[in-house]
Amino acid sequence: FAPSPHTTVTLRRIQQSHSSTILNAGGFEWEDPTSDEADPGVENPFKNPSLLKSTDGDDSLKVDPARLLSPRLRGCNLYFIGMMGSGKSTVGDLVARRMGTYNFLDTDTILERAAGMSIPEVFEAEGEEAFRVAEAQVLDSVHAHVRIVVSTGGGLVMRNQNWSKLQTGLVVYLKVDPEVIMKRIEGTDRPLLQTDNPLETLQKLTEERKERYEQADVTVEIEEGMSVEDVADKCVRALHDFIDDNPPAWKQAKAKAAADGLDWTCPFNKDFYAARSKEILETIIEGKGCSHCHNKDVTTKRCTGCKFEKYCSVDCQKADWKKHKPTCKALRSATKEPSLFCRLLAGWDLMSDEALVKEMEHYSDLFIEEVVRVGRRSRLFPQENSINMGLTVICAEDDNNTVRLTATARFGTDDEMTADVHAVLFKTIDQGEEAIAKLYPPDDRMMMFPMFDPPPGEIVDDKKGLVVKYIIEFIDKLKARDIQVMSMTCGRGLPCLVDNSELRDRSIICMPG
Ligand SMILES: Nc1ncnc2c1ncn2[C@@H]1O[C@H](COP(=O)(O)OP(=O)(O)O)[C@@H](O)[C@H]1O
Ligand SMILES: O=C(O)C1=C[C@@H](OP(=O)(O)O)[C@@H](O)[C@H](O)C1
Repeated sequence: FAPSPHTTVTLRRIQQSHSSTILNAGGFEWEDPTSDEADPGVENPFKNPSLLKSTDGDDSLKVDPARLLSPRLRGCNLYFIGMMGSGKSTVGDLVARRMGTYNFLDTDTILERAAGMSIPEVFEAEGEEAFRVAEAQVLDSVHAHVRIVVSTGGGLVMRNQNWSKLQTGLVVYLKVDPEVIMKRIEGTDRPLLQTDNPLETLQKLTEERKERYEQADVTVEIEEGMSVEDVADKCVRALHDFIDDNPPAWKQAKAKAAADGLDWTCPFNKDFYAARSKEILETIIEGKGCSHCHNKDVTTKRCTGCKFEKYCSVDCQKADWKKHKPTCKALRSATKEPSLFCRLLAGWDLMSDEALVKEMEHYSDLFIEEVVRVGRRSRLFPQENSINMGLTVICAEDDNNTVRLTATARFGTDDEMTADVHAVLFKTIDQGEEAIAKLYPPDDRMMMFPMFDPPPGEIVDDKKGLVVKYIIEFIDKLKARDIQVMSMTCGRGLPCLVDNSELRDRSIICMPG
């Protein structure tokens, strides 16, 4: 889309802004999303109408508030949901064009092009189930992109695997009475309405889907007589308000720190973590008991290789060697004296679910409900068919040590499972970030590390591509959400992933776990 002539100085200022870069310990540059320069600094134009005025002194030039949505959304996708005929395609397209830097996509249109048939023809030839499968595939291919406005088919939200994918963007529900919709689409060929009483069918479907639709981030109620432009205006305004009400956690923390006269650059330190969860930290670091038989009432000796893993006997050490070998190697290559960072990673298995849950309570109730649940469920997956994926929040750091909080979940190779885990992790990021921000104002170095921990042993060749695909998809989504991704840790699967050029292209370095 060509930029509209309404682009004024406000926007030029945004385009010119340079993000500050910091050379981190890994030795490459990364953008600091919390720096003043990187912040587009665009406010809600409905609360500050002067933003809508041209700064060229020409009163006839007005800035479209939709244009100011783009910098505020920073790549985050918009998904329009609602009943057929609610206006998702018409309004979504208009909103995207007005935003200027977003593209519009319609899942039905993509499906029709891919199938070489119209939607009614697909229903006719293949049936609804086949249509739903294809629809989910379309969403799969679409949702990894950024800067898009997507109009979804009316029934798409009903599948959990689809719904969770929408959570990586903002979901806008166009709420229109069935009677109003009926007037719009009466006589069209929408397959689900080919019944004796289409209005009744529409009402019934609306009732069935209502609960899901109403979970949208933004609900836009549409009265009869509102034009497409009116609806688009209402959506834009509701989105600006939503962004106001849900600022990034770091922004809140920064403002709070400034208001309290706090030094915002104060570093995280391990006392913070230790004070909160001494017991757990001790379990991880001291790792009471034998790493193999887990017997606690024994004296142990550390593995001389990594100086981390502990065994009560040579027999236990030998029995554990096959499992421990890759970790041992990674620990040794990481540093002569394994840092807390490495120990925490390697010590992950020492944590019981109960301890994990207790720890996570500080961060996210959701974690307990969902990550642990998903984690448990995922244990049913055969080992070679799954990979652990986690997010790590650096919550304490000094020169030698890094203390981190990791939320992890295993995901299988089926799409439903992956979508579930992605959605849960994203929710966890939000809640974790929020909770941490409340406890401690983030400084420049607070960051999220996606962590991928392939199962012990080599990942079989034909799964490597898949693993890399998941990782890349996830990283792209994190970046679209403004989350700093500067490196990832790969546990035992490091050797098979570290050379992947696609990861290197994304400036991702792998750290041994
Ligand atoms: N606010 C509106 N007022 C009147 N007609 C509308 C409005 N929004 C959409 N329409 C019309 O309703 C029909 C269905 O809209 P569409 O965008 O295709 O809905 P969906 O994508 O949700 O199925 C189209 O003919 C469209 O022009
Ligand atoms: O509500 C539904 O189940 C459907 C809505 C349609 O999309 P629109 O909502 O874009 O019309 C289309 O995907 C298909 O006919 C099924």
